Amino acid sequence: MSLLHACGVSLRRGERAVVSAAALTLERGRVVGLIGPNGAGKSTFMRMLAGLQAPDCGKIQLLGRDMGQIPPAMRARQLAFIPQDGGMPPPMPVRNLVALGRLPHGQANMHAIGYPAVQRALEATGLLDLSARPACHLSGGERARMNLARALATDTPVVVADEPIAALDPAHALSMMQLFREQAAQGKGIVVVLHDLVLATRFCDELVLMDDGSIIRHGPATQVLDDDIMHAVYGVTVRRIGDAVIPWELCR
Ligand SMILES: Nc1ncnc2c1ncn2[C@@H]1O[C@H](COP(=O)(O)OP(=O)(O)OP(=O)(O)O)[C@@H](O)[C@H]1O
Repeated sequence: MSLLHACGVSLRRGERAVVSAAALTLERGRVVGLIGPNGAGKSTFMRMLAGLQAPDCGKIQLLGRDMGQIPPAMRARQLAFIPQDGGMPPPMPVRNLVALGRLPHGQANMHAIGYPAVQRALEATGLLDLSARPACHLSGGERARMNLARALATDTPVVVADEPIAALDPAHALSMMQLFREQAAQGKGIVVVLHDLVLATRFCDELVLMDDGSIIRHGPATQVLDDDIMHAVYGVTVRRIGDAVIPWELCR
């Protein structure tokens, strides 16, 4: 049974088909990268995969069960969603905010602070030194790590992360991608939206390329990111270092 399975998923906004017949399958142990240009429909598709937005049509199953039939509290124990922009957090200490990740498991915040998964999440994201600081005082990159820590603290089999490394410096971006790989090695599944195609190629088992609401390719990075598609979809020419494509020049 797949962790997450979507097929024929579509959503209209007004006259516009924002997502059209999108499909994605996530198996245990896999990191799937969702890529595509701005406005392609990635965040919209991710919100549907996370159960936060019902599609107009199509099927989404989480652990073999129709998403719409899963009570929100149960869904929160099975899938953690990291939004693209978590907004400004409240002025509570970072450790309390990360401990909110235990709420779906019924653990009260003061008790959850000492819970091993919370400590592990703070440590894995390099937030131990910042754990007493008000969350609203964190920088953008620190907030991104805190949002990941809260998701890790929930300890769900599925993590759906929308551009989690967009605000991170190179070292923290690498360690977050490494963390996703480690989570996958423990049998979890990760879907992650990325614009960094080098890291996507290096850390994802599979890439799903979206353009104008449709998934136009999926598979290993070497098959998805050829020169023609980079030209057609992103409007760039590329250089290659090994398997990785480096966006290099705008097409004229
Ligand atoms: N409520 C809405 N009404 C009209 N259009 C919308 C609405 N919500 C989203 N869209 C449009 O749908 C398209 C897809 O948006 P989405 O946020 O899913 O793109 P994305 O691939 O995540 O982009 P980015 O890489 O910039 O984050 C965009 O063109 C957006 O303007």
